[in-house]
Amino acid sequence: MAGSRALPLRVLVDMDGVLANFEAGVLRGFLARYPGEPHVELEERKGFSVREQYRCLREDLGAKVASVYESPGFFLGLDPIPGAIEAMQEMIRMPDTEVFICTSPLQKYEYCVQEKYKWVEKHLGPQFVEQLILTRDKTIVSADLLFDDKDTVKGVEPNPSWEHLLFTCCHNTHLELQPPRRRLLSWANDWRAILASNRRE
Ligand SMILES: Cc1cn([C@H]2C[C@H](O)[C@@H](COP(=O)(O)O)O2)c(=O)[nH]c1=O
Ligand SMILES: [Mg+2]
Repeated sequence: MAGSRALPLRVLVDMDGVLANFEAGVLRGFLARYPGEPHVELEERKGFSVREQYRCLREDLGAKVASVYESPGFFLGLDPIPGAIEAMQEMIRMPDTEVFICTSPLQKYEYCVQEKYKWVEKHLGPQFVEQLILTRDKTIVSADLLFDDKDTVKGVEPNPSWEHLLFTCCHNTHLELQPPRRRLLSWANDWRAILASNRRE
């Protein structure tokens, strides 16, 4: 339509499992701290909670795996997910696009909160720190899209404004999504087409 203008598309990108490789960091830390203890290979991960899966393996392993991701240095030391940094740098430069990182801190937040800020500064630069949202409830954040590896993102708002794109991670690969739910398999896949499909005039 003549004179119409695209509204900015607001995109939320989750951090653990989407930008930062939480699962690989947990396994690496667990093997280093508890060599010889049973562990869960990434191919065997099922369900969002790594703590719960380790607890099912053996009761005491739940607390042991939690001690890994609750340790100082854990979140800052996470490797980026392949392609994530490049995708974020491209996305933030796209016209009519607002990009925010939306991440939930641990309940035991002592190191996690500060290290999430530091991770963003280290890998994406200080300007991206301005885009960081920390919340335990993503449903109250208003946006068009949310890329998140958690299969069910729930909170106080029953009808969040965003479409949840499930970002594929080892713990959710076995899930079959019911239409119209969509996945992004990796940052090598066509995230640009997903953004384009959600733009409104
Ligand atoms: C037990 C458990 C916890 N987490 C944590 C790690 C993060 O603090 C949040 C998820 O953060 P996101 O940026 O919203 O992805 O929960 C986890 O990811 N997996 C676990 O098993
Ligand atoms: Mg996540």
